Amino acid sequence: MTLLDVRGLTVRTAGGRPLVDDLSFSVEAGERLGLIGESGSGKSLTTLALLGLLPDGMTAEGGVELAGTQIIGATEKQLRTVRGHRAAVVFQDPLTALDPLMRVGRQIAEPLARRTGLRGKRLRTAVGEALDRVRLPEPERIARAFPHEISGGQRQRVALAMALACQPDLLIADEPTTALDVSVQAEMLDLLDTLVRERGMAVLFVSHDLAVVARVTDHALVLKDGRAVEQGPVLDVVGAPKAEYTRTLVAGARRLEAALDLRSTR
Ligand SMILES: Nc1ncnc2c1ncn2[C@@H]1O[C@H](COP(=O)(O)OP(=O)(O)OP(=O)(O)O)[C@@H](O)[C@H]1O
Repeated sequence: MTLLDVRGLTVRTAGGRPLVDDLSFSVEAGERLGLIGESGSGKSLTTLALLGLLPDGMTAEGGVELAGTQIIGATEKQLRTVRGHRAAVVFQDPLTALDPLMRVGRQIAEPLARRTGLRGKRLRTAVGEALDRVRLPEPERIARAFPHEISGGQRQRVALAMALACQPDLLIADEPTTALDVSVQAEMLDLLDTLVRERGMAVLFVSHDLAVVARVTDHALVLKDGRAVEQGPVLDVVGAPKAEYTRTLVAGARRLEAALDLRSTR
C-alpha cells in the first residue's frame, strides 16, 4: 500500500523562485526511504511541505498524498489529524519539538493520552514505558526533568518517544543524529532502526550523510538544488551510482571513511 505519494512537488519562495523543483517519489507502508543531499539542497523544505508546515510566504504546488489525505490545499483541521497520527517527525534539534517550560513526562503524556485515552496512574506507567523503550535510564527521573536538565542525546530520545507515542504510519526523521556526538549518534541510529523495524513503520530519513542513510534505509533519493538526480535501492545508489553528482558524494564519503580508518589505526 502506498502511504505517501509525492507527484511534481514544487516549493517556491514568495518571489516565485523554485527551491524544490518537480519532485516525485513514493513511500510504501513499512518502507524506509532516505532523502540525501548536501546542505541547501531542499531536504528540510520537502519534509515541511509533506506536513503542510512550510514557512509563511512559501507555496507548494503538485500533489502530496499522505495516507489518503491531499496535503497541499488541506485545511488546518485536516492537517492536524494527519500530523502525529499518520506522520510524526523528529527534527535535528529536539528543542524545536520540546516545550522548555514543561516537564518531559507531561510532554510524552499528551500524545499518549490523546491516542490511548489513558489517565492517572495508568498514563504515568505508559509514559515510563515509553521512556524505557527509547532506552532512557532512570525513566522516573527523566519524566520529572525539564528539557534543559537532560543531555542532548537524551532530549533526542525523548523527541523520538513523543513521535512514537502517536504510533504514526510514517516517521519522518530530519537529520536526527547530526547534532549528537559520534558515539551517541551510532546508538541513536541503532535504536531508531530497531524501533521502526519492530513496529513495521515507514520512515523518511533525511540526511546529508550517505553512510548513515545506507545503514537505516532500503531506498534512497538524491537531491541536488531542489531536484531529484537519482533514486533507487540504497545499495545500488551507494554501490553503483549512475548520476555524476551521486558519484561525487560517494567518492567524498569514501575519502572520509578512509581518512577515519587511517586515524583509527594510528
Ligand atoms: N524561509 C526561507 N526563506 C527563503 N529561502 C529559504 C528558506 N528556508 C530555506 N530556504 C532556502 O531553500 C533552499 C533549501 O533549503 P533546505 O533547508 O530545504 O535545505 P536542506 O537540504 O535541508 O539543508 P540543510 O541540510 O542545511 O538543512 C536553500 O537554498 C535555503 O537557503
